Amino acid sequence: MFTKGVVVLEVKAIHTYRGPAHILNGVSLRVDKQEVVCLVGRNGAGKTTTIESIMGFLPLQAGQILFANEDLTRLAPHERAKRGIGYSPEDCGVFPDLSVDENLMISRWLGDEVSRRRDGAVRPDPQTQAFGVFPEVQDLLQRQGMHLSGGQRKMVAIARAMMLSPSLLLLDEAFEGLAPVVVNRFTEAVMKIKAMGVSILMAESYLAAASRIGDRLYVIDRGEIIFQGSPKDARADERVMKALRG
Ligand SMILES: Nc1ncnc2c1ncn2[C@@H]1O[C@H](COP(=O)(O)OP(=O)(O)OP(=O)(O)O)[C@@H](O)[C@H]1O
Repeated sequence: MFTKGVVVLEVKAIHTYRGPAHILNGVSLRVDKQEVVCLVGRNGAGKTTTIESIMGFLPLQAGQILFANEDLTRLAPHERAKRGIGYSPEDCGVFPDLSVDENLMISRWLGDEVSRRRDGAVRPDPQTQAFGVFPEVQDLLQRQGMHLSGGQRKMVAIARAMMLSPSLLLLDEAFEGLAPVVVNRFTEAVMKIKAMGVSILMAESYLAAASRIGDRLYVIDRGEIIFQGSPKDARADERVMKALRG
């Protein structure tokens, strides 16, 4: 595992294309141990493309992804997961025909590999971690993915990522479409995950939500990072406010 203050993830000047479209233009960012970092940008700014590049779903044209000082750039997504990167996608990726329990099991198996790689380190009990974050998921175990509400799907997606015993969690728009009261519940969950020693990179469209939760922010606009720093400095930066307003 990592010691506080240590760099967990380093994204170095990545360029990513979707078909012929050059989407990311030299994006660099860093996440430290037990830090919540938010990647803020309007719809279409490049947040999902950044997260999918880190997870290995999109090949890089240039640049590098380092995780715990290991170069992941050429590894397949499942190999990245085995190193301890949990991922909750924007559409949740919950298999509709499988029960919640079966959805969680997939990650538990991968988690065994994560712990084998952490030589000597005791693996936190994945179930305790996942249900510690969202106890509600325990009551949904027999339900099929297709019968979950939007908020429940998001909970299951995050609980599933926690089953991996990750050291880094990538959350793509975890709060999107949630009622305000449920947003508070998710904010609390993110704080619990952080307290478990997990680092978090969150894609978020709204500066207000990112400011409440992020230790540090990066603002992305048209595939370029235009700001990095504290939530307070972001709100005081005219270029940031203009980019986020459009
Ligand atoms: N499959 C695709 N093929 C081509 N272009 C795409 C594809 N998916 C996204 N794009 C384009 O890539 C750019 C970045 O999209 P991306 O999804 O990364 O943005 P985002 O910041 O996550 O926004 P959103 O919140 O809408 O998902 C946008 O211009 C979008 O239109």
